[in-house]
Amino acid sequence: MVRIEHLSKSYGKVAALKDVTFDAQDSQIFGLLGPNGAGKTTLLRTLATLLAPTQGTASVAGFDIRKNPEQVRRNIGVVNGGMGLYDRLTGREILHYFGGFYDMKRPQIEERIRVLDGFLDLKEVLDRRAGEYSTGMKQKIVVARAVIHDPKVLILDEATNGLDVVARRALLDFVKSYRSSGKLVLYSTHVMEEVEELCENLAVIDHGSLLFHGSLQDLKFRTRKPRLEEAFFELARGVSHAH
Ligand SMILES: Nc1ncnc2c1ncn2[C@@H]1O[C@H](COP(=O)(O)OP(=O)(O)OP(=O)(O)O)[C@@H](O)[C@H]1O
Repeated sequence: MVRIEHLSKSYGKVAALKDVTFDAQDSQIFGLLGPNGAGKTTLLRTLATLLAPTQGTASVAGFDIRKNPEQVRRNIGVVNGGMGLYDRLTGREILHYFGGFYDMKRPQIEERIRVLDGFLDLKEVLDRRAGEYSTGMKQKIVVARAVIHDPKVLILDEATNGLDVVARRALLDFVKSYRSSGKLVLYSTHVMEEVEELCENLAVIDHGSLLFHGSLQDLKFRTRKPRLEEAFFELARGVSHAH
């Protein structure tokens, strides 16, 4: 489970997050929806302990990002669209390298690779060097790397950007299977169809503020809009009228 409590983050004069509070329970894909510059990446990077909050705090699986950053990192995996693979390493070597960060022993990593192969079909990538991978192959290792330590929370930040339909579908299927194993997936995107397909609950942010937190159904009911895109614009319009 993830809990965000009165979280604010400023970069100098830019207030990227303003007093954001919501929580997300396990066994679901929770959507984080907002236009470019809304503050999604800032929120997720703060949650991943890569950025320090200006005010407020958050917790992952009961561990506070300020007090227990090490435990937070053990409980999350992040896929953020960046690939950053070492060209000369094979997929297997990359996964061993990352497993080592979490103090996993070699047999434990091999066992985990076997499990992940069942979900991600890693055969074509395990014994080839990353320098020879296609984008879809890279994506498989990036995802496997993010969950090598079987984290309770998986964060995806605009993770389908730049993928073709096949690679995109493979990623969405994996995300669904991760949810089925009882985990929480935080799914950040500006693509409304992905939220419609994957998420029951979501948080909508714009200009650093939380506009909505609840179920997709509730959002449509409250805005009286049957489509998420219309519901989103209705929310944003309500805010600009209030100002
Ligand atoms: N390192 C930084 N220094 C200064 N301002 C920043 C920095 N990173 C982000 N910002 C600003 O903070 C705000 C929120 O940005 P953020 O990247 O969190 O939004 P986002 O919702 O992830 O957007 P996108 O969908 O475009 O990635 C924007 O106004 C952005 O310009």
